[in-house]
Amino acid sequence: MNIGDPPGGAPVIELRGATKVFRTPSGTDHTAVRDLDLVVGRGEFVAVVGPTGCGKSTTLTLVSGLEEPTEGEVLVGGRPVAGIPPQVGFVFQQDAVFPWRTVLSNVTAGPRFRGMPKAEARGRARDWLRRVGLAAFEDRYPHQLSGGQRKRVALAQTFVNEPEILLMDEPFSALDVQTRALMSDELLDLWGGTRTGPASRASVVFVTHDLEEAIALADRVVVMTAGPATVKEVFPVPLARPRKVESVRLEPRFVEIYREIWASLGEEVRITRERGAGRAA
Ligand SMILES: Nc1ncnc2c1ncn2[C@@H]1O[C@H](COP(=O)(O)OP(=O)(O)OP(=O)(O)O)[C@@H](O)[C@H]1O
Repeated sequence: MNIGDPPGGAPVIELRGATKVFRTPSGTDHTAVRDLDLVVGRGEFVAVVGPTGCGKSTTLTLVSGLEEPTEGEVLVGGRPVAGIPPQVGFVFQQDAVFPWRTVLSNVTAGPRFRGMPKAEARGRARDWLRRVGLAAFEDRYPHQLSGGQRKRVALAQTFVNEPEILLMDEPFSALDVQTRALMSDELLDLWGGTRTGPASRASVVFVTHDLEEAIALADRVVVMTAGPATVKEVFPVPLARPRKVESVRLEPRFVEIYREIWASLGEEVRITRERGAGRAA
């Protein structure tokens, strides 16, 4: 197995032999993640791909502290995770916006919750709304926005807290293809330090079903096995930054990397499909 050490520096996230067994409602044990080793370095963007239901989301819940490993260790900043670490930000497929609050109030909520004075929190929130192109929408309510705009609110809501670690679980999968590409560029721009400075770059773990999205965004792509998930292989993505997802996809090197990773991932997808067919028979 290739653990795939991050380039330089102490790891920000480290899973050592992490295993997660769930007790199902019928009382049997279900192993979602098995003996998983993964290391993410400071400022690194790691994408995790794997067949459906293999255990990708469970891996994120272990890093987030929402679940504890049954065996093994999960370290954030060199320490075992205990509860939800304050330096972690999340973006999920479902929008985590408060429907009864305006856009500005939604983005102000995090810093206020962390004890920032109101005027300062509003100032920061406005700054992030400007960065995501929603300055003119601060008085709107979430239902008055498009799906892409709501996702921008979610990004502003997350980045305003200046997370050191960003956990993203298929954040753009509910969006149409064009909006999805725009949001990927937006994310790279926000993360990449073109607006915030490289020192504040977060370490990202981005779970996706979409291998193209994974390659376009990440420094490394982690391929998971068919469930229970463990790391099968880790592939570096040696494509220059800054990247624009629509153009990077057309580069010959991108296509080569895609083929190489698909040879590994496709096998796990096939195993998962065959298991499903077996069950249905
Ligand atoms: N709380 C739970 N109790 C019991 N089983 C669970 C629980 N959470 C997840 N599982 C099971 O663990 C396995 C892995 O689930 P997980 O959501 O991590 O997969 P995934 O790779 O993220 O799936 P998808 O790609 O479909 O989003 C699945 O078989 C799921 O049914």
